[in-house]
Amino acid sequence: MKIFTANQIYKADKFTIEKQQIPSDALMERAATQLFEWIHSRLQGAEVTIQLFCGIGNNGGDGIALARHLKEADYNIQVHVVNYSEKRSKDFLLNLERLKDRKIWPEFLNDDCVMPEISPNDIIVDAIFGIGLNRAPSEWVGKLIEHINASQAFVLSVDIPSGLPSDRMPWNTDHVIRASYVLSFQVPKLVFFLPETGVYQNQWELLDIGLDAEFLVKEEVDYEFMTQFDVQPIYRPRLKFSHKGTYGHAVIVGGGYGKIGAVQMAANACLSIGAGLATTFVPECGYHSLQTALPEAMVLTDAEDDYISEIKIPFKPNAIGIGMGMGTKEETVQAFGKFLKEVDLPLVIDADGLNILSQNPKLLNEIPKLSILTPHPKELERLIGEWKNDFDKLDKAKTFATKHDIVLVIKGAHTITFYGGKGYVNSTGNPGMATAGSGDVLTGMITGLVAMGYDSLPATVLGVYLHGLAGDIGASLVSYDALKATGIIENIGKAYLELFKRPEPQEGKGA
Ligand SMILES: NC(=O)C1=CN([C@@H]2O[C@H](COP(=O)(O)OP(=O)(O)OC[C@H]3O[C@@H](n4cnc5c(N)ncnc54)[C@H](OP(=O)(O)O)[C@@H]3O)[C@@H](O)[C@H]2O)[C@@H](O)CC1
Ligand SMILES: Nc1ncnc2c1ncn2[C@@H]1O[C@H](COP(=O)(O)OP(=O)(O)O)[C@@H](O)[C@H]1O
Ligand SMILES: [K+]
Repeated sequence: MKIFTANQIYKADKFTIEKQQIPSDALMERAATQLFEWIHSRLQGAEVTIQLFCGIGNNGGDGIALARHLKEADYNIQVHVVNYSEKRSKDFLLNLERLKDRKIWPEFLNDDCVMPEISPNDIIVDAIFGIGLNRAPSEWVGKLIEHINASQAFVLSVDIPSGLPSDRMPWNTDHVIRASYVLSFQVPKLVFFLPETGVYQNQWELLDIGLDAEFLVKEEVDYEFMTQFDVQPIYRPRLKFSHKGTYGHAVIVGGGYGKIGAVQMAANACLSIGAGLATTFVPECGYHSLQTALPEAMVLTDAEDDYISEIKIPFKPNAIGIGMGMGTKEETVQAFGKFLKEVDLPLVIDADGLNILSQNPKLLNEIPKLSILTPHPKELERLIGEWKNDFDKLDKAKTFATKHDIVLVIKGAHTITFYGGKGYVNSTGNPGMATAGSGDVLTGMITGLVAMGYDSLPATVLGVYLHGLAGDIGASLVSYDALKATGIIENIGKAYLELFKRPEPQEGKGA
């Protein structure tokens, strides 16, 4: 699913109005109808007070049009116009007139206004600013936003939390609505997925306002949100007359004294995702535990007992995952550098493999093209340097991936995979996955998919998606808190099954 910038949304708007030959307020009316149906299907006429805070642009217009629908269904509403500018939009004014025609008189809030009383039991509709926000809200509007945030009422934001810009950090973090729920139109906004800007909403959902399909299909974007439907086509079914050689031989290189478990989990995940064969390459000390814990895998050992000193693989594997639990001892650094020079297939590099690269930047030029790097935030910082904020981080990551012609995976709540100047935002996963070894599992899964013949980018996007989905299934069985990395591995099979399940019918018409 494409993620549009604000400018692209305006373009989509214009295109739809021209192609469908509809008046400009028709999209606002669709938006308001969808908002109303979402609310009405949940409240079923409940006697709760709904306070609508509406700006004077089209976001405000959506709120005003919604107020009309709510009133017609006999809801108890209070409408406030947040009068932050003289420049009212045409469709806002049109809907204001329609509201007045129905004898509903909004309260106009100006810079000297008394803050309206809000009960914690009220429902707030936040339609102050939408994607048109392009500068800091003035002080009194900021104070009103603080007042709404302090109310403890349920806050439903229209399109985007007011005060949150769609393409940069907020000017003042206190002057952004903390939304309980966001109903966003047609396409998700990138800010929902970044750690610094995603905190302004608890949950979001899309409402279809019928932006023209031709535009949605054709428009090129910088980011995509990878849903079930985007990931499904990547999957390649196993063939009846295939054999284990068809699904590749993966090698997992890593481990050190006390850190053999990382390799074991990666190799286990690699086999669980479907690789035909898996061999581990570990220091001698890992031999017995690996052979015991994971009988499906083969084991090669280094000459050294406790660390890796020379990586020798006596056959040509289809994929290699390297780095987990490997340490950064000088001999290991040398062995890794030599291996990078010798190897002629893309690698999946994780953990200490990444740390060695950060400490020895010259090695960056030795990374085979189309290799996949999977840093968590700290490893990423060591690789690309400090960033000023999430937007700066994305720019730096994209530049780094392009410069080295690699697939770069920024792990997090919404893992983003960069390749070829484009970012793929993952839609699965949960906080239960913030647990030791879950990154090793991901590396094993991606390595397995590469061994099976998937190209680097599809292997990564599919691997990241299934990893998050297996984590979601695991957490649904044992809770977020109790989920362990091995619990993710155990549910890889169910994740495959879930990938092809038809979604449950949604309540209401939205989403
Ligand atoms: N296709 C879709 O998805 C559809 C979207 N729709 C809805 O339209 C919304 C976007 O509406 P919008 O363009 O009118 O902008 P909105 O956010 O209401 O702001 C209003 C104006 O305020 C101004 N301004 C900016 N910052 C300011 C500040 N700090 N303090 C004071 N003023 C400030 C700025 O004007 P400026 O003064 O810069 O000329 C801006 O234009 C969108 O989020 C969705 O809800 C639907 O109606 C239908 C289809
Ligand atoms: N809050 C979260 N929500 C979703 N996924 C998460 C969250 N925290 C961590 N993860 C996922 O768990 C994995 C953690 O990787 P990493 O930090 O490398 O773990 P380790 O080093 O212990 O193996 C990543 O794939 C990341 O996306
Ligand atoms: K809003």
